[in-house]
Amino acid sequence: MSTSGDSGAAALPPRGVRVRVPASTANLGPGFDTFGMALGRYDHIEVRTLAEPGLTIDVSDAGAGGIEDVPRDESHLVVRVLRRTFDHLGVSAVGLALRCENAIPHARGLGSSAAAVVAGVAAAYALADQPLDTDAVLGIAAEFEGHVDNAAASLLGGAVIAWRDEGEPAAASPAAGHAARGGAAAGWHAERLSPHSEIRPVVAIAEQRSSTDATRGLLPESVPHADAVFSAGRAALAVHALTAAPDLLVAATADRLHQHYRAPAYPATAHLIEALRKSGVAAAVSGAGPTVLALTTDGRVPEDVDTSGFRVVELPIDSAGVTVAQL
Ligand SMILES: Nc1ncnc2c1ncn2[C@@H]1O[C@H](COP(=O)(O)OP(=O)(O)OP(=O)(O)O)[C@@H](O)[C@H]1O
Ligand SMILES: N[C@@H](CCO)C(=O)O
Repeated sequence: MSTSGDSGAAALPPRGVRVRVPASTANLGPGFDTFGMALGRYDHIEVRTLAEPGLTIDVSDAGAGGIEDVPRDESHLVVRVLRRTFDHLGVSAVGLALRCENAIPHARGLGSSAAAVVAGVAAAYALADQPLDTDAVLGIAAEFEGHVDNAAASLLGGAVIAWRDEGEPAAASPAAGHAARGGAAAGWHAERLSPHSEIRPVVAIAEQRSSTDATRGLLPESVPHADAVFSAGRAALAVHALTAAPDLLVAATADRLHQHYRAPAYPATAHLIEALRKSGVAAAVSGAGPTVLALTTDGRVPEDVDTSGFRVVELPIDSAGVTVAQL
């Protein structure tokens, strides 16, 4: 590696990587900004570092359905993430070529932006020949997303619990036989759960788009204490239901922290969730919506529930998370 530009950062030699990154669903009902689950629909990106200056971006629609608004310049999300991660690693690229094959629908609640961020960070680490560091990836994802529930799922696969540490000192005397984890460094962390093998997620993908920023704007500053208590109980129950007791999923996916505040932005989503839950299906808003997530054990939604306006698809739980191959 040689150094380049005024920054003194080591310029990466020409090489390329191909990254596969899964979609994700977040919140899973009561775990607002906390629970995520990786889903088996994938974006692929190829990134090449070039010896000559310049930036080329090629974006193709591999099933995302509507990627016209994605920029083809330095403001492209993956390019911004690559640059940020190169800075973090103390390296730089003289020229860059990016190819994106987008299959995850944008602005529907299936974590497309988090997948783009995770793919960009993973590509940058591989190009710099560095092993991926989970907490560092989550830290960069938080800079772009503000929360890391989707990103942790796309990174790790399976179901995840993401949490933020505000720098409390680590426990002086960890419980006997257990090393203390968390509590030392401020920042985001995530723990992976192995979902029960009978859980078969089905998503009802809305035709309508909805921006995460816009619907976060509908949330109140504070919630009633009774709703916080309700959420703590259901989120705890959800860990058990997701890993060991899928028969508890309907109770475990009930939410009082965000869904009803956001419902005016997408009434059809709210109606579909109500109809599914009345039929005994564990349904919740997928991420910030408007897609509906149903956690089933048969991969179907009842035929008498009206799903018009939505494309209903079974998506398996992805267990690999992001993967990277050298080109
Ligand atoms: N693969 C991508 N490449 C480039 N830009 C993207 C990509 N995915 C998302 N974006 C940008 O992020 C915006 C959507 O972000 P938003 O967070 O609102 O939705 P989402 O990530 O699809 O859903 P959610 O976060 O609710 O699960 C898009 O309009 C686009 O500008
Ligand atoms: N937890 C986030 C997920 C958005 O992708 C939200 O509900 O706003």
